[in-house]
Amino acid sequence: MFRQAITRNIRDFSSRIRYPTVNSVSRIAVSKYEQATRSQKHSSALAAVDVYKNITRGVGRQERIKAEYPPLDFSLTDYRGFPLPSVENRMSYDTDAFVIWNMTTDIAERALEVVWKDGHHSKYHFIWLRDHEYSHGTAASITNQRTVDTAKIPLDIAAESIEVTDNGRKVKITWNRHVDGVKVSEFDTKWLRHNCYSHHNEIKRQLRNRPWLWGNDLNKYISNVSVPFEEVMRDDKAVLELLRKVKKFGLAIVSNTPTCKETSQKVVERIGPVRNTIYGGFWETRLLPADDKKNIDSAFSTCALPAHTDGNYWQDPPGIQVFHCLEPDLHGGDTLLVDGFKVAEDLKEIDSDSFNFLCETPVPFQHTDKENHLVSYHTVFGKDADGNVIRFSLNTLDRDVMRLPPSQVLRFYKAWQQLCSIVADPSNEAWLKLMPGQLIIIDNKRVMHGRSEISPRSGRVLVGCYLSHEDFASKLAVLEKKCSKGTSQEDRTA
Ligand SMILES: C[N+](C)(C)CCCC[C@H](N)C(=O)O
Ligand SMILES: O=C(O)CCC(=O)C(=O)O
Repeated sequence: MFRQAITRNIRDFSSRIRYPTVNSVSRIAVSKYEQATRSQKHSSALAAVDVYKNITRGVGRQERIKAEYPPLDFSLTDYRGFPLPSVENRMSYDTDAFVIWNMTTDIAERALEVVWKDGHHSKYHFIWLRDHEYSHGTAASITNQRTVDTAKIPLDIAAESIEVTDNGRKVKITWNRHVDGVKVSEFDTKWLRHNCYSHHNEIKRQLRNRPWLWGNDLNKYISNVSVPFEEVMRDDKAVLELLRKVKKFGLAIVSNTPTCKETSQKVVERIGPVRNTIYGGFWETRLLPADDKKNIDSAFSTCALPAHTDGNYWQDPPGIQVFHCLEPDLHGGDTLLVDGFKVAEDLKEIDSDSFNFLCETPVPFQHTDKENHLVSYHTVFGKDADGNVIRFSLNTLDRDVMRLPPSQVLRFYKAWQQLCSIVADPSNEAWLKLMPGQLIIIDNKRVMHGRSEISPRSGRVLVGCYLSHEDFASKLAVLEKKCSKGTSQEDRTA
């Protein structure tokens, strides 16, 4: 059904294009694929891949090289059977991806145009190349810091001559203008390809890094987001796997973690430094008497907590939250998880006006106790320059007094209610009973957590901490490099 519909859809589309080419049709197929995977319509995604393969099948190398859209290889699948567009997953230094096939100069744009042996096109402006020339400075050192004075580079800098050496693996440029006496610069093709800033490469980057959205189906594949404790402690590759899962799903679980605070802390040390806040560093969440000086949040009471992200009253809310239930409550205290990026997609579809409003309107959040009065503003959705949602912030309990311009008040309430009804929609709520041994790592800039009411006599204890997103991303990057040494992974294009 789906398959026929999508094939028809792509055909209709291409018949409306004046000059349907391999490019335009495959571009449509790829965008249908993206749409289908975003909304997780498996059969539509497969159908789009089929169409894509039909278009590109039989197209000779020459034509492929001319193709504007990069040829994608859908032969890999992820664990759910979704085809993955992944030319670069299997690249090594010797693959076509790093070898220059053809080169021309775009005079009007003062840029070098490269066609790579795998068919990918790149454009590098000469000023950009000169700005990133590292062969004469100390920037090749471990810190990667720059030595080029960008302000001195003439805007009309260009190449007097260009030479490809080392079987297409090095580019040597002789400059028409000499900045700081540098006449010739050499670029490694691997570096060039890694840093290609063409539009298709950006699309490929986004495709590769797109998050996996989930709803109440999370339970079905919880084992896919788990990595055993022993492996995490023993092997950097297991930590890498864990962090990749956090990046893709917004959460991961370390299973079989011994149920003690110190061991939980040891797991965290494998990722990065603990963030110290008003709650301390590595904290404990348990039922506290009302007058206990540590009782500064409803988390320390028995009450149910609706899905929320933590720390919105800070300018930089915690990037990662870790918790491990050492002492469960068998009659309550179940964990609720909701994917904020999925909520964004749903709201965009149902009420795009409200979505846009919540992308633009800063909402105040507060935390007040005897020692602290913290206030900060965040839009519910934060976007990158391409319009992708990259941050989600919401806590209905910690919202501060709204003082919007009067003309926006009704619009705000409509948008907020729409948002809250999506967050609380049972199809988006994943409920789990986290048991001792399951240490959960949550991307607090994407995934909300909450809990059901705790039974008053329970001795439930949760230990945990916050980590920064930067430290998480840094660890991931370092492990990606470290664990791929000597294998093809090292050469994945960025
Ligand atoms: C996790 N720990 C118990 C330390 C703090 C809980 C804070 C929850 C709070 N309402 C917020 O959004 O920040
Ligand atoms: O007690 C729980 O399960 C979660 C508590 C919570 O939401 C929090 O600490 O932010």
